Amino acid sequence: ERSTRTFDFASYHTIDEIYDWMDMLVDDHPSLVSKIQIGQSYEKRPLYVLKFSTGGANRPAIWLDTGIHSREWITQATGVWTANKIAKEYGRDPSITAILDSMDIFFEIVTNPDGYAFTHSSNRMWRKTRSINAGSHCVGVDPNRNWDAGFGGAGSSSNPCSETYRGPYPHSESEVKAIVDFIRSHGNVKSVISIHSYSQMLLFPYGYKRAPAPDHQELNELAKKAVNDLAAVYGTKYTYGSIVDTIYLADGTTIDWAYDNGVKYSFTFELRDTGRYGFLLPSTQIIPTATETWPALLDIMIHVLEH
Ligand SMILES: CS(=N)(=N)C[C@@H](Cc1ccccc1)C(=O)O
Ligand SMILES: [Zn+2]
Repeated sequence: ERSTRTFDFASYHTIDEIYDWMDMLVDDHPSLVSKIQIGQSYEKRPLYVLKFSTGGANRPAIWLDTGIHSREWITQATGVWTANKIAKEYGRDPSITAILDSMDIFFEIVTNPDGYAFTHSSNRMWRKTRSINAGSHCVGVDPNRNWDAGFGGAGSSSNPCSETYRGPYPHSESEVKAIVDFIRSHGNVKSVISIHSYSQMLLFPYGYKRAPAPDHQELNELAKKAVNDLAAVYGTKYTYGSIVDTIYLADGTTIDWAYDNGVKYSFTFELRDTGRYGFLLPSTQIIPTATETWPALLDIMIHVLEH
């Protein structure tokens, strides 16, 4: 019967193939992995989150998301590989075993399902949600400008036709609101890692203001260690720092909202590459990208465990 052992991690997959794989992962690791639904998309697709837990009740948790920008296909593919790695290595790798013996991991792989389906059916370069904007013929909101963190500033657009359209109000997008509600109701999330592509960067707050975060020093040191361990695998070079210092002013973003809501260890990865292929990264780079990112993710999760 089909199992995760026959799944092709070296190819890009449709939303249905990924959702089927999620059920295989749960079937293959019934005492560790479960699938929860945190809401539904604008077009009524389920928003599934994989929960990795070895017990307890409401343990300290780490939130991971990929694919919030639907065209960043390397991130959903890296998410699938990484979720499988977490399940496979529990009980073998001492780091992930220690992490899961004390904390839970929540992993949303297809965070923008409507956009992802649209990149397969109609427009490979679609980034935003697929919500209808009243009074405009332009569709969608940038789900990485819609969060209630510096919302409506110069690091986003009020134009529905813009790729960085912030939406009519904070958390207007059901895909964003579902995560907000989940993290608020959980109440014990210690880290949010939101994975994007491309640029090869490891970013931390703030994006909506130039002032350094109170925890800038600690986050910067951790980012430095993580990018060094990433580079040690194949030599892939990342830059790192606060969003505004490292890439540009951006408001209403996932990790600024998380940080301002008490989630100290909030990071965004911008995975491969630096522009040669961009969003159209060849599938041959899926496993190398996921493999090099794994030690960096472990560095962050171990730091959370130890602090
Ligand atoms: C190429 S991209 N769209 N992934 C770049 C991404 C940079 C960013 C990440 C996190 C927080 C703020 C800003 C964005 O503009 O949303
Ligand atoms: Zn992105």
